[in-house]
Amino acid sequence: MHIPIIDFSAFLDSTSSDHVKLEVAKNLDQACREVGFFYLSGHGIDPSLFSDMLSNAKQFFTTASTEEKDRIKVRPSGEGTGDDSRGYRVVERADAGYEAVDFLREIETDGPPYTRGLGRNQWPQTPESLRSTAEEYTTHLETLGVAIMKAFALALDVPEETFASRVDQSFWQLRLAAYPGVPEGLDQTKSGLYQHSDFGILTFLLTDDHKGSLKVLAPNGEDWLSADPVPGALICNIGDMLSVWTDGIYKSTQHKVLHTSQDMRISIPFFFDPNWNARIEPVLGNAEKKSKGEGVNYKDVFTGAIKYPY
Ligand SMILES: O=C(O)CCC(=O)C(=O)O
Ligand SMILES: [Fe+2]
Repeated sequence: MHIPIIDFSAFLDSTSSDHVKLEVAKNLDQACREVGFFYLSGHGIDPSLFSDMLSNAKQFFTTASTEEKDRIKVRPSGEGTGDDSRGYRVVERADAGYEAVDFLREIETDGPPYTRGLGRNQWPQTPESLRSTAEEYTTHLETLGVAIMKAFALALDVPEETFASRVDQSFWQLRLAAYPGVPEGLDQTKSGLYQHSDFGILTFLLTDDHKGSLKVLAPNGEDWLSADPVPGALICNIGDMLSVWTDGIYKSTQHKVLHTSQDMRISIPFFFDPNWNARIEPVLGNAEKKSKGEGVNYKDVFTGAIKYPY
């Protein structure tokens, strides 16, 4: 069992025949059914943007002052521009240890104060180039997410609009994360992230070149595969909402991070998620039979108003 590499370039090429596009879509489809993880190459994003993202993130974590980090820390909803999810935080738990800063799509709404999910991003000033680089990166990944949903629709034989109408205003989340280096002789379980599946549709993960930190649960439910970075490729995985849309046919696979190197690891997940108002419900033809719950709006799942039984 391994994590397949999918070359997406022919799907993005407007001169490709329908047959060739279908072939790419079917390769993606197979990876999502069998593994829930794949490496994406041929995505059309310039590798220099990847290195710029990684170096901006590293600069923030290693050189921004404590005061600056404190100034942009996550604030609870109802507190000014705060909304529980945007900004800087340090996680130090028995099962997780990292620092991160999160940015989400900003939606037109009344406020401040803001309700959960609807606040304003808090951008670091260190380094100065971080914001423009992250915004450029986000624009590319939003477009890529929409294109991959088109391929999924083709492979699953559902109308393109079924997915397109649910992701054209993706309530995305961009996370810059730093897993601390673990000096020799210290507890090797302090830097990492507990076992979980991702929440949304599709995660695009960019990491620095540390190996062995990200582990993916194999389909046999026992073995852990290392999802080591492949130069120039994005690590992609399916989230719970797409698993619901596809009636569980696409797997939102469990994974975890255990970082044991002595150096800090930079990891940048971009969570391509449904529109704020998208309906979360099985959309394939055989929905009734396998449905695990009634349809709800993504915003209710995101804010925790409704616990979706996935
Ligand atoms: O840092 C990684 O390799 C993965 C992080 C992750 O799984 C997540 O943030 O959901
Ligand atoms: Fe994850």
